[in-house]
Amino acid sequence: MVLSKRRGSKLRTVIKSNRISKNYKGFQAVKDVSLNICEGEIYGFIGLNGSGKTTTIRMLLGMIKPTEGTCYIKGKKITSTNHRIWRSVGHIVETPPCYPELTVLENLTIFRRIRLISDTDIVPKVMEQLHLTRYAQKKAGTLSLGNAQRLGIAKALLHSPEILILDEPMNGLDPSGIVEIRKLLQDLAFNRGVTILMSSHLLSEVAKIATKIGIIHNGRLIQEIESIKLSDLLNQQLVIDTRNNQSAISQLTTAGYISKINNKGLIETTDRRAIQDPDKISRLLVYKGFPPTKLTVKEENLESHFLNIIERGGETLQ
Ligand SMILES: Nc1ncnc2c1ncn2[C@@H]1O[C@H](COP(=O)(O)OP(=O)(O)OP(=O)(O)O)[C@@H](O)[C@H]1O
Repeated sequence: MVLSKRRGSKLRTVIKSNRISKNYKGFQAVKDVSLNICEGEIYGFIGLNGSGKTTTIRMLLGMIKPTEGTCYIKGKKITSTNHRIWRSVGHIVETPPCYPELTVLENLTIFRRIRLISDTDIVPKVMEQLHLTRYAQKKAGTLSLGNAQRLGIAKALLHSPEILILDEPMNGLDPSGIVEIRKLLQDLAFNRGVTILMSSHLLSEVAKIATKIGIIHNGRLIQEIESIKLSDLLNQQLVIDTRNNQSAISQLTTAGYISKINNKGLIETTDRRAIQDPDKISRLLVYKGFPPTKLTVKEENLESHFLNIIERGGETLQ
């Protein structure tokens, strides 16, 4: 169980990139990206279109060679000859490839054989896990995008890998499909110790599932956030409304709470004492004759945090 390992002092790094860069004919798609992803971690890799997620993932999977830097899986350097590494890795990159004229069952059977897996029960088991059983006889080329994505994930899971590297695994899934895949990935990471690197545009999904988040912008890894520290990092505000906000704000200022009137005419404060104890603010305003008609703590979400740091040009990590 990874949860118990997590309490231990040091977890093993299983996916690592050491200052990798990729140039395409003078265009630098990825610049100096260092990742250290530990066992059992779900690393959410987020960035705008063209920010370098897929290029980084392709380098980690040995599909393209970094112009500079080195990638490692379980401590082993990724080279064109080191094939053993891939026994422990399952992956999907962009739209997962399949044989479009063959059925879902035939596709998975072929991939099982390619992986030299003798256990024939694994295909029905993985189809069941990914809710693909009823599509077993359907040609893969006729699947909806969401079901093609499930087929890709099923293929990636066939050999029970210790590491999953998934480029946009939620792509094309409907809301219930997203929840299913989230639960599946969480089960794999938390109960079976699988290490997951997943890129996604769905920031709220990443915030729900990832144990660590990396933000890539213009090819650079500009911020890494431990999920448990996410709420400390996201800005919070206490928003207050009274029948006389100008007078109420003077009372707050006199009491030492720095506040302002926002563009909706409401009082806003980022004072941590106020955010942590809104009841105290309420009591103060009632006592001064301006009882609040609204008192809410608003938290910035990952999406607005992401857009804020992108707008500021990003705080470079390295
Ligand atoms: N083979 C290539 N030749 C030239 N430029 C490329 C090549 N592959 C990617 N790029 C460029 O590198 C940059 C990063 O692309 P990449 O696909 O890694 O971004 P991404 O973050 O995965 O984007 P998206 O979310 O849209 O998939 C883009 O500007 C892209 O056009």
